[in-house]
Amino acid sequence: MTYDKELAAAKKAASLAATLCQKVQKALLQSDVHSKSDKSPVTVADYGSQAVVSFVLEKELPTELFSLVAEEDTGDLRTESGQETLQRITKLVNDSLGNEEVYADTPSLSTEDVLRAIDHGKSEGGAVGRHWVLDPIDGTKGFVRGDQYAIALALLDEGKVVLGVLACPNLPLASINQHSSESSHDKVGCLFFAKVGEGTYMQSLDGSSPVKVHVSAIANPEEASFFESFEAAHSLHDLSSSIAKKLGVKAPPVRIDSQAKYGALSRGDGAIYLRFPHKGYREKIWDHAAGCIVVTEAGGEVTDAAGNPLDFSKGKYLDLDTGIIVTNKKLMPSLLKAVRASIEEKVSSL
Ligand SMILES: Nc1ncnc2c1ncn2[C@@H]1O[C@H](COP(=O)(O)O)[C@@H](OP(=O)(O)O)[C@H]1O
Ligand SMILES: [Mg+2]
Repeated sequence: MTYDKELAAAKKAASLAATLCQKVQKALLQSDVHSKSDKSPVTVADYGSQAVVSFVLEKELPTELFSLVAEEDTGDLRTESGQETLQRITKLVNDSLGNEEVYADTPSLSTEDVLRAIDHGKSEGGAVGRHWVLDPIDGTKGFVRGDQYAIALALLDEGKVVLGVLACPNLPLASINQHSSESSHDKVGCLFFAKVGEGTYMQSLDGSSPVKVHVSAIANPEEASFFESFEAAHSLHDLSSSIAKKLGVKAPPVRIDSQAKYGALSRGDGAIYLRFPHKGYREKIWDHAAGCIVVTEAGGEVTDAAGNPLDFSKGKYLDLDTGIIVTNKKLMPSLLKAVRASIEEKVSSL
């Protein structure tokens, strides 16, 4: 199975959704009346992105049985108070699709068409058949701050991730570790994509030629830097700091939102990603499926804190032991040891 046409459709869908999201984020940041508590811009972009991805996948792959596991549902948009938002989403989606040459002749979508496209995302996933997995805006907190976020799309086939695409509209094309000139950091917008057995590639969102990427080859943790969530509520920063200390990592943590962390790691910007949610939190498959294949196809490893690979075949949730750790094959054994020791220390100090 080559998944060629699926990958082409996924890249197109994620790129178009990224354009829609950038438009909303720019307007949001320029708006004088923008208040942090106003959730409506992010809501509009979230739904709009999901509608665009759903529409493009269905249009590009008409012969396939279409199953999509996605974050948003239309409950609120079907209420009376949701009508204004629905109108805004519909206009945004039509503007985005109309700008794309191949869809220019497609009749405008009605609000009903948009609701239908979003509702396609109701699938539960699982171990049988094919399921698309979508996070229409991963890193919503980063999106609102004007920082990193990603559109993350993956395909599961018989419970395994077989392709993944990560659109990271604000990620610099140059490594975020290099102290390169200001101008190269000005260029942002990365599209990472991976197919099982075929490696990971990165291109610019505005369409440069893809280049193959590899995770960092660092074997000495003293030279490594590590990623973690920007939001302390999403991952225990004190636990990562204890693990990094045990490993001998010298650099401070690089904190960025969303699966842009997986993308950056896949091209060697940093060597380790640590994620330890607070007790009771259940990870969703759309927060990791695309990132996971982008890193593993670039030569990295993604496991839970006990060293088990992530299992995407159980429906919407990942049943995990404690957290998620990501690094290259050389560093994984010592990382796992440091993780175990730090978790044991934490437990015995309670
Ligand atoms: N308490 C929590 N612990 C861990 N992850 C959480 C969380 N609350 C939300 N998240 C998830 O963390 C994701 C963002 O990850 P990161 O911290 O790497 O930016 C969110 O994705 P969304 O922004 O799509 O909701 C959300 O799914
Ligand atoms: Mg998410």
